[in-house]
Amino acid sequence: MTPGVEDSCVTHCNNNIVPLLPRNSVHLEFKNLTCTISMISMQKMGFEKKHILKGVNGCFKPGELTAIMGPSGAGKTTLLNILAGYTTQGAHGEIIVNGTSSCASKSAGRGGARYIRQQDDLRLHLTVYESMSLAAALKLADFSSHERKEKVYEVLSLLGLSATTQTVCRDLSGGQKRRLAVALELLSDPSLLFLDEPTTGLDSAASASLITLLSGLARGGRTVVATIHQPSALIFEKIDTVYMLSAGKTFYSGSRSNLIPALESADLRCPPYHNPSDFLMELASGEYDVDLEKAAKTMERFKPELTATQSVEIPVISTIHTPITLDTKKSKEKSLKGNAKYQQNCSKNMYRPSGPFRQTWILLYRNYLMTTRNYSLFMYRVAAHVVIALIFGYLYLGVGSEASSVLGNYVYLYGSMLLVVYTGKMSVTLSFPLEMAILKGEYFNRWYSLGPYIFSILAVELPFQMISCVSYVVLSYWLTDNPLEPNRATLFLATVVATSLCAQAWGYFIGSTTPTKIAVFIGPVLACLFSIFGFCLALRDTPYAFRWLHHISYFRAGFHLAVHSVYGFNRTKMHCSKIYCHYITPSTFLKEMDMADIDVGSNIALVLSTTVLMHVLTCTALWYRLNKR
Ligand SMILES: Nc1ncnc2c1ncn2[C@@H]1O[C@H](COP(=O)(O)OP(=O)(O)OP(=O)(O)O)[C@@H](O)[C@H]1O
Repeated sequence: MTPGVEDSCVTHCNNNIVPLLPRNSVHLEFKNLTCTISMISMQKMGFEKKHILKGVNGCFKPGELTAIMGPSGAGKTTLLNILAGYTTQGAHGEIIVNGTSSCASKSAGRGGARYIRQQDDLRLHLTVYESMSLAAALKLADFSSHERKEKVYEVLSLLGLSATTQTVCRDLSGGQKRRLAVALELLSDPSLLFLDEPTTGLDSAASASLITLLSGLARGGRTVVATIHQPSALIFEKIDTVYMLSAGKTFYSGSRSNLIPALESADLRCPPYHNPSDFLMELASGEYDVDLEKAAKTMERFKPELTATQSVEIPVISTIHTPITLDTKKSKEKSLKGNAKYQQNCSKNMYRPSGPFRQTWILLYRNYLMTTRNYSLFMYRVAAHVVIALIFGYLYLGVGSEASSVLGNYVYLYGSMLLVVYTGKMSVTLSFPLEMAILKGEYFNRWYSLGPYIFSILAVELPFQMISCVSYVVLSYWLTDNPLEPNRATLFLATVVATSLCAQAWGYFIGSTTPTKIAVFIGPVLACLFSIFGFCLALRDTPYAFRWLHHISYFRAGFHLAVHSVYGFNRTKMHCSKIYCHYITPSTFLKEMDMADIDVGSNIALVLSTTVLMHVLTCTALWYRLNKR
């Protein structure tokens, strides 16, 4: 840990203020790192290997802000992803964390790294304070609520967000959103922080302020690594270590202050009044006629001359904008003293995440808050069901009790199943891929485990869909004058709700396994395919090769149950207002529709077991996607 840091920590601990300091420093080294991706090539009509990283080496130290720079496509994000353990596909080489070596293809154990991705993974309907306090509740199980509150305010003040506590995240500026993303991860004081393009989309003032902040965090003993596309001179001044990539190879790796002498050692002179980072970028982009490999080797061999008296600049963590200079020897002594006291005072494991039950409770509360802020979505959904119920009720008014309009009622029943299947399925099929992005970030940064997350999502979505279905059924069933005998009406209602929840389970599976662009057509195509069985196509007319689809179709099972609940169970003759009604006896209709002998129990079992199966498959697919690196 950087000297001086412990001083600040001990002061905080003695004052019973939770220290905003990392517990262990992380020294990250990587050797001969390569990344090769196999991809389909249309030109070669086969697979082609793309070498993204070509044996890069480097070392990132605690207390330093390292910028990974390079032209677009140089491999910055790929390197960051591999170092963080976020994606390790095609990666080879050695990653050494505090002396412990591991293979780059394994994602485990990167010194408790936290990764802040380019897109802001924020819950936009929560306020800044709510986002922070809920994250603190998830991450800091051993803190009392008072300690958590203090910690939240401490981090918010450190990141200059104190004035925005009651602002809803969606109303924050780009820079504030980026700082909040950092604040959320700082709650657990990570020792190793990765940020992908943190300044992208920010103006120069916001970028400079964010980089100052990251530099301050690094001074607190953290290892902070950020990819930065092209830093301005002001931002470049705040960077400690520069790691320059050019076409997947290391062009320069070393301190910012040594950059100019190192370049000069390779006969590369930065023009006067030229931003050194711009010059470096121009070189790496091949804008000068320079042998980059030869220059990189010369710069690698360059050894800076050390000055006799070395001192370090260490801004105090709580006032990071006012650096103070400490003598190295003195600070070392203080550090040792402070470290002992720190260990003594802060011996409990402060960054233990909460247990599964508490996680479930917190996530449920978070979903409840987000839903109340965004209740219009729920209202629209219920309103849409009510409007359709009124339209169907008007179009098929009284068809349920009349023998001459049995076919009309049959179409109403089919239309009802189509409606609840599509609304149940599509609402989650389309929204879940968007949710996946945030889930990936939060799960990777160890906010919670998968079980509590899924439970909390279902606990909100299931009642929503049930309320929507019930409002549709009650209104339309009554308007169409279908039998109101309690057993029939209850079976019909339960069938419609269960089929809709089954479709929703399918929606979760499709949404969690396919990108939105594919999900938008796979969802309707599958619903359409399953819906022809039973209504448009009786089993006896189905070719043998496709009969299995008839048997596994939850839509067919739900539809058969719905028709049976209305016309089955020995329903007596219906009223006929015409001279002749072919279906005056409901059993005649069931026989002609090939539904006279359906097994109610096995159809209920099919709908329920498909629902459970799809949820199990969704959990498995999610677990695989979240843990596959
Ligand atoms: N999974 C992948 N499959 C195929 N190519 C990939 C994959 N990931 C990255 N690449 C390619 O590797 C190269 C480096 O990508 P990377 O995102 O790391 O670059 P970058 O330096 O971060 O670029 P930028 O600054 O534009 O974000 C690019 O050409 C990219 O298209």
